[in-house]
Amino acid sequence: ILTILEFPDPRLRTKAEPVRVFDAELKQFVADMFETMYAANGVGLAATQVNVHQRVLVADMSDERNQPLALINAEIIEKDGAQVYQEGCLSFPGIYADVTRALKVKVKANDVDGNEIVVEAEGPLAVCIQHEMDHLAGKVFVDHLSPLKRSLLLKRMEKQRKQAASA
Ligand SMILES: O=C(O)C[C@@H](Cc1ccccc1)[C@H](O)SCc1ccccc1
Ligand SMILES: [Zn+2]
Repeated sequence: ILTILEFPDPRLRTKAEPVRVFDAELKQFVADMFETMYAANGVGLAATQVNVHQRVLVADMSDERNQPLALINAEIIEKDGAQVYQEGCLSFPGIYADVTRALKVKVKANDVDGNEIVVEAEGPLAVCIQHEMDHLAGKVFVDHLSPLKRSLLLKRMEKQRKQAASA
């Protein structure tokens, strides 16, 4: 299980580097990412969140937790439409906010063996992929909010943290 960085950790602002070597070590890292995501009840996780600055993201939106998707060096090659989705983030425990993102995305990526794949996603999976790709670019979901909304949410997160600390 890897440690997930929590905002405002500045390392969350790091831009991830492309993966160039597709070896057993990468496979082990991807397995560790899935283990960490499942343990945290997340539906997605970006390498940036575990302080590894390589373009790796994992996701599993299925209820049975049996549809793992690992995208390496993902790039959005087409996007379409718009949707509002109430997002959470493992790096911002306890806060959720509506974010508008593309409804559909077509993504070119590598699988863990280095083969090129194209994934078309829409709805929640499209939201998740865009959310994780933001992480890999050093962006976090509150960056999409108005300054007022962002400050209200971050104040509430701080309050929850203080309460949890004193509890
Ligand atoms: O922090 C992450 O990137 C994981 C997100 C992925 C996600 C965010 C927004 C929309 C779809 C997926 C979390 O899995 S969101 C759900 C969540 C949040 C906090 C704690 C547990 C689960
Ligand atoms: Zn997140």
